Amino acid sequence: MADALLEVRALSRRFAAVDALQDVNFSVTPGEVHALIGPNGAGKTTFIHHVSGALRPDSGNIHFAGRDVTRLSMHERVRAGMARSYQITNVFAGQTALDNVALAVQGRPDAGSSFGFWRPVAAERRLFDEASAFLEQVGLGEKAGQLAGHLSHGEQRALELAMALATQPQLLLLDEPMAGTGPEESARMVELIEHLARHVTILLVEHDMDAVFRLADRISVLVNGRLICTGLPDEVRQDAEVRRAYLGDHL
Ligand SMILES: Nc1ncnc2c1ncn2[C@@H]1O[C@H](COP(=O)(O)OP(=O)(O)OP(=O)(O)O)[C@@H](O)[C@H]1O
Repeated sequence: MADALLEVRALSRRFAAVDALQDVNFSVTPGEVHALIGPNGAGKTTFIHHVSGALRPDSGNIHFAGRDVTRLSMHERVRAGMARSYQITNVFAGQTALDNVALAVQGRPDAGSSFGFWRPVAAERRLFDEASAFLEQVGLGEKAGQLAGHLSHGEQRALELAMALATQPQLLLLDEPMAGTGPEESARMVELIEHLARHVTILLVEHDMDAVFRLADRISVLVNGRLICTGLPDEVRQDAEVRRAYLGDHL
């Protein structure tokens, strides 16, 4: 197996009386879609918060692209090549779709100086051309001029993905991308993630098991803060403990 892009070792985190994560060992290899599943309250979001840098662990460490990032801020992790899309859509509603993505492109270290009075026109054009290309990639090319707040929920989720892609991540953290979407929007989102997976490694947290089993190369199962299984989709589907703790209700 290739060297891991993300390697989480012995990660533990306690909130008051709750052991939200207990000695979790987890890895994502380059090029894969690795889904993290488990019942409500299992610790999935807490785990993603630790990977993205929103929370610090009580113990354990996180290596990303060969570097110990355990103590790095979210911002530093984005710069190191991680991008995250959130459970709740996180776009600037009063800006156009294109401006939202342009801001994300512009936040990248290689994107040059900030928006400003003296920014050369050519640089500005490059910025918006690049932002347009990311919108096209998520199927929102024709919505570039619309205010983000006027897009449908599914379109806003796609916009958020374009913003994540604009940071040119090595690893995309997707926290319940299907949440709140109807069947048609979900189907579109699955296709979109399939398309993105050709270009970027993905860690996916999702409750929609049809989507998970369609998208994932490997699946890990978290129950009560403990990782009880990691394997290929068929292995996970057959695992007796997984069926008992979670999948039994979903299959
Ligand atoms: N900031 C916090 N303070 C106290 N307890 C917390 C905090 N964040 C999470 N928890 C607890 O940690 C456990 C794991 O929660 P978490 O939200 O990570 O689960 P989850 O698997 O993402 O659930 P869901 O699928 O419902 O989103 C739960 O018992 C939750 O109540």
